[in-house]
Amino acid sequence: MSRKKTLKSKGGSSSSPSSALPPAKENGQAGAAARAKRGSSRPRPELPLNGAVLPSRPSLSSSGEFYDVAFKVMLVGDSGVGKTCLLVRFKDGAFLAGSFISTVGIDFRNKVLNVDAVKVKLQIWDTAGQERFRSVTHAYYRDAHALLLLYDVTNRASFDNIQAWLTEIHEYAQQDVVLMLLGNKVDSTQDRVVKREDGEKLAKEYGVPFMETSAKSGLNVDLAFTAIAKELKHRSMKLPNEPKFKLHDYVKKEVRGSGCCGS
Ligand SMILES: Nc1nc2c(ncn2[C@@H]2O[C@H](COP(=O)(O)OP(=O)(O)OP(=O)(O)O)[C@@H](O)[C@H]2O)c(=O)[nH]1
Repeated sequence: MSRKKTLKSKGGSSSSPSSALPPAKENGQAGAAARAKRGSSRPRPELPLNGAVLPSRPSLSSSGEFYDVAFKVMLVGDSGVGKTCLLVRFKDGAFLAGSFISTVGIDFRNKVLNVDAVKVKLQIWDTAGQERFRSVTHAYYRDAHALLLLYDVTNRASFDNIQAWLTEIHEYAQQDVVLMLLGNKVDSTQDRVVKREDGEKLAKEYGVPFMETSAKSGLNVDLAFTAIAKELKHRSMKLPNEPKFKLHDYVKKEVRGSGCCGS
């Protein structure tokens, strides 16, 4: 672990939450930098503290895509569990192989998903897992609509630390934040030290949906984000007579369908 990363920019950032809203470009730092250049210290609010943006007509995202509703999702967990790789797999369909470059501070990427004919924009924040950046990431929790909490199935300590992460989430995040536990790197079957049953048990204990993922193979990556997007969309846009969306049931059913790894 030698170089530092902030997704593609490799620039590094510990910008404040307000400076990160909204993206002027696809990349968080680029947006903040662009605003700084323009001399604007007050970005246009796009994601309010509580609840989603529900524009009366579709809005245009920074990447040129229309969307109806926007949410903020945060990736959290120990350093090296694969948060950046998960995001890159979801956003670009690629795997960041090679030497591990630790995230500095926080960065984000946007992706617009089609959920039941509604265009849902997820603004996904990739946080640094390293302890020294914890105070930076704390500031972002309260704006998050959903959290994906990752551990690495080949790293016992990252699993043992989940409880501490949950305590932190309880302290800093909104009470009704959507939470999901992910056991990543299941492609590394030889190196696995955390059994699926252990992940299932812990998730059950805390009442959170769970699945195992692989940023390398792509297993369950789209599913994790889609499930979150569905839950958030249903919470904010419940139509009359529409049956209640049950995230746990959806995850269970879909994971069973994928033939792998969840509860
Ligand atoms: N085999 C395997 N390796 C993975 C997977 N996901 C990530 N990795 C590797 O694990 C290392 C760490 O991945 P990152 O995505 O940078 O980890 P991170 O959680 O963002 O780490 P921080 O930025 O320090 O918080 C890299 O070398 C990745 O190539 C996976 O699903 N399978």
